[in-house]
Amino acid sequence: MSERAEATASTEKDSIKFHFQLQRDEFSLDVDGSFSGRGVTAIFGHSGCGKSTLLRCIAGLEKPQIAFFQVDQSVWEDSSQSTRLPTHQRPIGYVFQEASLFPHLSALKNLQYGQKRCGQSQNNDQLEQVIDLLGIENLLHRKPDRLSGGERQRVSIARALAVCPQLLLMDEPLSALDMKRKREILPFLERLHQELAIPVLYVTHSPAEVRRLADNLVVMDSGKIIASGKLTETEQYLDDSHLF
Ligand SMILES: Nc1ncnc2c1ncn2[C@@H]1O[C@H](COP(=O)(O)OP(=O)(O)OP(=O)(O)O)[C@@H](O)[C@H]1O
Repeated sequence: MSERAEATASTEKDSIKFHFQLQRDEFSLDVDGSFSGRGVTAIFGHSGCGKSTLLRCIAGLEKPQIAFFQVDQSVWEDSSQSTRLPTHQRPIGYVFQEASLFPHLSALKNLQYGQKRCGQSQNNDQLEQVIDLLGIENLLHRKPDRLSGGERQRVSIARALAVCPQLLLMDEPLSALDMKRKREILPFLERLHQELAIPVLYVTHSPAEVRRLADNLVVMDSGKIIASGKLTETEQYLDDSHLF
């Protein structure tokens, strides 16, 4: 068994459990299942199938009619018990398509803003590790408007990690970048994958990104999950993606 597969198998008991039902005018989300507690799980499906809505439910940014979300033994939301951790108390890092940095703060100050939510004593060591991992040492004193799109996104990922998240949510983090910038940033995402133990939910349209980064795959269609499992067992959905 490969190192990655072993890691996935050994933490299956820690998997992340979810159940959401959300009704909008012309769309309903109805998902029930679990994610691996380790590695990268790609959430894949055509435009409008509900990938971002699922991440927003997990982050507590939506109010589904039915909601259950549990990480390890910790229940973040259970509508049957009226339990609901507000977004700002959920230990998540969230990376969006477009870098969402404070324009008036330097990259370092943006990271320190995230770090304040971390609240652990080894804070600075962890921040240094994140800075090193994303290769942004020489960008720290620049403000966002003096960074390239790829550099800004690397700082955004670092800020998401600076909060010491238990779960990293990435919503098409490369889709606003051109091919050159994508190529520049992918190796850093691979490093994150290899060196961090934080589970990542990674929304994408790109079969190439899934193949390069993911251990597990969740395939969505019309607000439902139509396949889920290890990438090695579900990869055929990437090739058939033009069919649904
Ligand atoms: N705030 C909103 N109010 C009403 N409908 C919405 C809202 N946000 C999204 N929707 C609708 O909900 C559905 C799911 O949207 P969602 O953004 O989750 O899809 P997606 O799979 O992430 O799409 P994409 O890949 O294009 O980003 C779509 O039909 C969309 O039009």
